[in-house]
Amino acid sequence: MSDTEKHRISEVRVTPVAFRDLPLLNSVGVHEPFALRSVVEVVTDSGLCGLGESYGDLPHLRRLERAGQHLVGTDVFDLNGVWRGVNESLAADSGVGGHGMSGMVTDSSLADRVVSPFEVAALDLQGKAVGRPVSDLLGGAVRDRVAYSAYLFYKWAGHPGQEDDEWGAALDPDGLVRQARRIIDAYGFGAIKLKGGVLPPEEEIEAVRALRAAFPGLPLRLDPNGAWSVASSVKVGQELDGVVEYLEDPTPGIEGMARVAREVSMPLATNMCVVAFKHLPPAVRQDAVQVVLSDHHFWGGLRRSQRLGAICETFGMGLSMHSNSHLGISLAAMTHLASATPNLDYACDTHWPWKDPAEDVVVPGALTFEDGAVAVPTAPGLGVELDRDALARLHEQYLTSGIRERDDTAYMRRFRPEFDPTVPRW
Ligand SMILES: O=C([O-])[C@@H](O)[C@@H](O)[C@H](O)[C@@H](O)C(=O)[O-]
Ligand SMILES: [Mg+2]
Repeated sequence: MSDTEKHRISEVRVTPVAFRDLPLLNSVGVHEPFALRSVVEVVTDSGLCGLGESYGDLPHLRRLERAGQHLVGTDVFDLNGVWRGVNESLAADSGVGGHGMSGMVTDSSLADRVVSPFEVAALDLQGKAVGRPVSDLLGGAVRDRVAYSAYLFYKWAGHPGQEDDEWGAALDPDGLVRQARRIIDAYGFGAIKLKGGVLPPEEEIEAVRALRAAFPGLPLRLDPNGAWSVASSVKVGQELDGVVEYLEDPTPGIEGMARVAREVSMPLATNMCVVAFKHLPPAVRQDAVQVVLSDHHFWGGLRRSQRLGAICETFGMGLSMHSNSHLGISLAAMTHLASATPNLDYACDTHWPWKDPAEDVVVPGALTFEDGAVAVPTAPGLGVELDRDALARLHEQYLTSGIRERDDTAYMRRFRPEFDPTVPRW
């Protein structure tokens, strides 16, 4: 390939943004009034611009900026070179902070987290260079629409000190059923996930039963993010036998999950104890999890997430997809990845409905939900376009938000000083 046919990175811009978020509860606290993300623009000497999206925590932002400098001069078709450049940029890194998950996920790979938005942007650029959608670069779409699930949260009626939001409170089974109805009416989702780990397990079982009664045909999942002991997890698992399609991270750690898995009949899923390639051998050996939730933001991008999918297939494990609060660049990347991953067995998670539709960094219209699914964009690359005015607005909001690292626990403790995020709690 001659130099003129290459697309060398000439500039990388990393812009932190903040978008409004609602008081969604989880095992480590409550969502703050703004969620943070970083928008990565990779510009080539051939005049193209590729997009990536990642966490917005300050230590992560600094790493993305450093990695971006190391990537200048790299051809966007040289993904191994992108990987090398990112690793070089991390050589002296202590690895502390910036994982984007508040107190929750422990041990995802630093390099995989940092490389992810650059790999996505490089694939966006490759697609733009050759005039093909990212799904084609990932082996071709095996489905032209990607199904997502209704992601329910216990929530307060509004952020303390502010007016109630339009969703209102969901602190009991009736509130959750109301929330589910509203979200399903609006998006048409065909599966339901409940974020648990908020109330004692008996109350969450009651909520799941109420959802089962209200939505008899829809698969259900419950995810307490490791809030239960092994004994409690076994009890819940036995009570919800035949009710949930999987139980997600009932208890912390591979060993604990393996002990629960031996006693319950439904598959156990995780985005907490298997979050990096090094966790796969012990998890497989102990048959600790039967479903892995992939997430390209911490599994090293789209191609490494496909590698995870292949490993799951090899070892007979199911594959689902995890999410965090995100914007449209991530939704596009998730949708392309899911479309080109044949063994994706479940509707993907998304926090999308919790975001104000007016707040995004992509031009509206490319990604829409119909019957709970998003049509895979067919335009070159990711198929989404950066809205520069919106980027500037959300960056300004970041500057004034005062939030620099997601901390659900600290926010919760402003209102409940005694709150203890230690798990297992029950
Ligand atoms: O947004 C949240 O509060 C979720 O609890 C998120 O942080 C988790 O990472 C996630 O969605 C999960 O499935 O564990
Ligand atoms: Mg989870």
